[in-house]
Amino acid sequence: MTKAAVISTSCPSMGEKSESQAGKQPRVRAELKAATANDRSLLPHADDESVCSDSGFGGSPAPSSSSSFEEHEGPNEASGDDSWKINKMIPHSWPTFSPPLRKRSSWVQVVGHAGNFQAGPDGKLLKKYCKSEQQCYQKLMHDSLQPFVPGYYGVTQHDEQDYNMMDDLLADFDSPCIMDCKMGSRTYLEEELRKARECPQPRRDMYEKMVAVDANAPTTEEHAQQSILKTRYMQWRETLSSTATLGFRIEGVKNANGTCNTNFKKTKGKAQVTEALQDFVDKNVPVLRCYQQRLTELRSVLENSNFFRGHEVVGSSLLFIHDQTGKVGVWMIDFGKTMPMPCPLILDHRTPWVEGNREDGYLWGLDNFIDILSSMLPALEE
Ligand SMILES: O=P(O)(O)O[C@H]1[C@H](O)[C@@H](OP(=O)(O)O)[C@H](OP(=O)(O)O)[C@@H](OP(=O)(O)O)[C@H]1O
Ligand SMILES: Nc1ncnc2c1ncn2[C@@H]1O[C@H](COP(=O)(O)OP(=O)(O)O)[C@@H](O)[C@H]1O
Repeated sequence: MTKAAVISTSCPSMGEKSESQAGKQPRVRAELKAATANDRSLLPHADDESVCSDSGFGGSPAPSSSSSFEEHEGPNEASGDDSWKINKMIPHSWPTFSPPLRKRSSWVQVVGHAGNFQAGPDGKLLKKYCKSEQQCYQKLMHDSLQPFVPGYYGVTQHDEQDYNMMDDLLADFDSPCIMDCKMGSRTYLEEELRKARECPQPRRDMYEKMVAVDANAPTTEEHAQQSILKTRYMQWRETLSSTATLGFRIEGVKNANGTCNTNFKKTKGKAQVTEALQDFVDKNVPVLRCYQQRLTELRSVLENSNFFRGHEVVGSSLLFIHDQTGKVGVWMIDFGKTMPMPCPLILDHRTPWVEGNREDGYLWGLDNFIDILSSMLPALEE
């Protein structure tokens, strides 16, 4: 599977192109796991290797990359050993051999659910099975969006748990900087709203997450109940951040030195978002230009994608990755809440959402994202 979305800062306008769920665990909000493709035990290491926290740069211990980001080696593709080949349709048992080692890679989970991922063979990543995500990836492998999503290799099984197997997008990068941005103006499905009305299930953990950010956010009644609906929490998160005003939000960043920041819940205004993006690219103009070009390219592909027009894309992220060698890439990830529209309904992804139209604001958000990156360039180029 080609990872066509990896480019170098000396491309495309400047030259060469290089190749390169919630069942429901707590959110990682920052977890470091070094992918050990040859480690057949595949034990998650969320607890012992956590580097990121909601307290951000200032508040949390931030181990250096050398101490925290161990590099591990993977199985040998060149050996011709094909025991890792996965049937794309049928769940497989986990192989028990230890193939020779091939490449050095490391993996970092910036945000998302703890325990959702495992290292796979040969630069692959395993994400806990989610049927709707599988269906999306299967369709995406035959869509014009294919270069903008991780390669998908079907379902595999380990310890009676099914996983979707995909490319580890970090595999070809060297100590990468990573940013996860959640796209769209709505972060919950219409279906979730309907269910919440029909059978409300207030959650204490949602209340606690809300209070941790703003003790005054819950209503008097919510304080009394010490629990809130997930949709209420999600809507509050949207208005607290830039989701409601810009159609995307920064979820988390991992910097080259190994520090992580997931303290973006209140990053809302254009100025705040711009500042965070400037920090992420470290004011590196070629990197910024590559991201801007890549998003412009993605927009044009999205506007013509059969998959995209026929799906409500909610809670999906763009993963931005660059490193010191000049490699830059952007991919769409997380299709757990991407749902097909009933035929022949389609979405334009820009029309504002009103309940029933299922619009997600994805392209509106991408327009704003591109505008912000474009507006950053002249000042940095001076
Ligand atoms: O980011 P914070 O504020 O912690 O809130 C999270 C995110 O919105 C998750 O969405 P995503 O995975 O898209 O980032 C969502 O998972 P879902 O994807 O299941 O909606 C979590 O719901 P629960 O997992 O139900 O807690 C919710 O608690
Ligand atoms: N294919 C991938 N390659 C590399 N990193 C990934 C990949 N998919 C996910 N990640 C990492 O895991 C994080 C969470 O991914 P996501 O799919 O959103 O999980 P969840 O469904 O648990 O929210 C991302 O922010 C990113 O750091």
